[in-house]
Amino acid sequence: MTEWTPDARELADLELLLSGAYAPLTGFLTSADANEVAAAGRLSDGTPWPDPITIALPDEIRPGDRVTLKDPEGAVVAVLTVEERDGHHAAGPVEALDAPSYGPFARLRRTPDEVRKDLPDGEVLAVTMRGPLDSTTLEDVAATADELEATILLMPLVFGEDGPALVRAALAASRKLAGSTVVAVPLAPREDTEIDLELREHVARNYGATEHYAGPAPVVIPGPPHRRGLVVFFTGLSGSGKSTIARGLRDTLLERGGRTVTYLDGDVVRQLLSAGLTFSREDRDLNIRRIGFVAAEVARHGGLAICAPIAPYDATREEVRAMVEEVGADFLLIHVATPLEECERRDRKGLYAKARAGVIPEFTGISDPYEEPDDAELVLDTTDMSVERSVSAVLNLLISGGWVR
Ligand SMILES: Nc1ncnc2c1ncn2[C@@H]1O[C@H](COP(=O)(O)OS(=O)(=O)O)[C@@H](OP(=O)(O)O)[C@H]1O
Ligand SMILES: Nc1ncnc2c1ncn2[C@@H]1O[C@H](COP(=O)(O)OP(=O)(O)O)[C@@H](O)[C@H]1O
Repeated sequence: MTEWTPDARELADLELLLSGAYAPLTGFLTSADANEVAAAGRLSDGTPWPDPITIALPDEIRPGDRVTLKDPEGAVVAVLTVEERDGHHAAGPVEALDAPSYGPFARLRRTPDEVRKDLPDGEVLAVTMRGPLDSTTLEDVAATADELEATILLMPLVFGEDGPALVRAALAASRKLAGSTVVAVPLAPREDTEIDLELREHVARNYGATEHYAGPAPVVIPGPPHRRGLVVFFTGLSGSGKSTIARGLRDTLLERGGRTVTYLDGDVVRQLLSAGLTFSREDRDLNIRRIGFVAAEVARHGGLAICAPIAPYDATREEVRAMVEEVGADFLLIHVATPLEECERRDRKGLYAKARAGVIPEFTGISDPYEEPDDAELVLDTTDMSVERSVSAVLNLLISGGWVR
């Protein structure tokens, strides 16, 4: 089966197709439907629909193919059965595979079915938000809901980096609007404001809204000033837990707000920034220097970068520390010191078995060195530790040093 990683907008649309928020749509549109939508605002069977929901795929993918759609971190999201090709676009139904993993505020990414089930009978006023509600708008929403005797459903339209800040704004508004509910919906903005509005209305109705209130246009939500740049650099064997803890830390930081976060995932780095590099000492060092360079740039501008490569060599880790400190930022080395036996027992990707069998040469810990750091700010052996405890150990370090409030 072929694999493909759609872009951010397509992934957002995919999530809405899967959750039922785009009902009656169950897949990406055929060219006949997409053309009819563009020309007349309806599907070919006459059902009103405002925007052509399409996906671009490489030309070699043909009708009849089943394509595994993955997010940029490699998690499988869905399978698309291709029914038609038209230029770059492909049409066909999508079906979910694993339970999706959403990152920050995952618990608020509920499906229309789940939300409708919890709503009381009667009118529902959905407020779609791309920015925070100012006090005038809040009063207006409260008055409208009063007049309609409606329950308020706040729908932050989370797409892009401001998503978590927007959810926090919706939660703040919800505390001021009695009986209101918040549901985070990954609806990407459309260029044409009329289409954007209609699409918001469709999605709101699928969530049970009887009335739609379009919140104000986005404004930039400023973070607190005078933050020092910070690089949180995880090192450890494959399977030690680096990525799991790094992702947990990123999500926790985004939920708390107040800091921008860049996560340099090891797999993503090797697919793009370090594409083509091997696992020779030279290439590993180059890989780590590249990660260090990007992280230092993020930190130079006051950002917080999280990196999670193996980074087996002491001297190279020290080089990165120096690069970061040179730009006036701080560097924290977290050694995920889960012993080899435990990593091998986990063997999530089956790589240790292959390394033992000699199929993968130069495998860290088996046939290639890992130099234990002696300068780590924190050492975590995850053998008998929950993921939550590991993440909070790192978070506590960040809080105690004042990098995070
Ligand atoms: N020979 C060899 N040695 C170690 N690891 C290997 C090798 N070949 C492939 N892999 C997979 O690549 C992931 C490690 O990549 P990194 O970029 O983090 O390695 S390094 O820091 O450049 O040494 C590592 O992923 P993680 O399990 O996420 O650490 C492995 O899945
Ligand atoms: N406390 C913990 N912290 C991190 N991972 C843990 C922990 N306990 C068990 N695990 C499991 O160990 C595995 C670590 O894999 P991963 O995070 O990909 O490691 P790495 O990025 O270091 O290769 C995951 O399956 C994770 O669920």
